Amino acid sequence: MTAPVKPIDVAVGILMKPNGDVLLGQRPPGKPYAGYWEFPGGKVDPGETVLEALKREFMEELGIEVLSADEWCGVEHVYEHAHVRLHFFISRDWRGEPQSLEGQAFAWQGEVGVEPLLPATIPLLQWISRDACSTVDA
Ligand SMILES: Nc1nc2c([nH]c(=O)n2[C@H]2C[C@H](O)[C@@H](COP(=O)(O)OP(=O)(O)OP(=O)(O)O)O2)c(=O)[nH]1
Repeated sequence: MTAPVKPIDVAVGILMKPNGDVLLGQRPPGKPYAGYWEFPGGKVDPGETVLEALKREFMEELGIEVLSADEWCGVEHVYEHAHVRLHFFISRDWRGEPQSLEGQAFAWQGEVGVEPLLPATIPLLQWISRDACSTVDA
């Protein structure tokens, strides 16, 4: 019998400009799903809160200081490489301009037109446009 696998916590940030544009990044070579687009973020390290991980990842990947962020939707997804629990945050409050510190491409998008997107991130696009963590009508 195989033991149930504990999901890996991942902090993910949606930087949102006043006009609604959001920042996406492209996964660099060498990572699972290289070339797929995602919202910036990464795994939570031991001893770190999810918000601390978010701030660390934004600084490491993009040189952006996230000043505040609100925890928003959560999604669990089982990939062939990992079982992840994604904690999405929305931030409208940051300092700095994004820089490609890990060689990745990034893009501000109004209507998200980049593809492919990571499978677990696809529903988020509708959730952002509806401002609700579900596509099911109430
Ligand atoms: N950052 C991010 N990760 C996502 C999104 N959607 C999604 O399924 N994921 C998954 C892909 C990965 O399995 C996991 C993130 O892990 P990662 O490997 O990118 O994290 P990391 O930057 O800490 O990587 P590393 O230190 O292990 O190289 O979450 C998303 O929108 N943004």
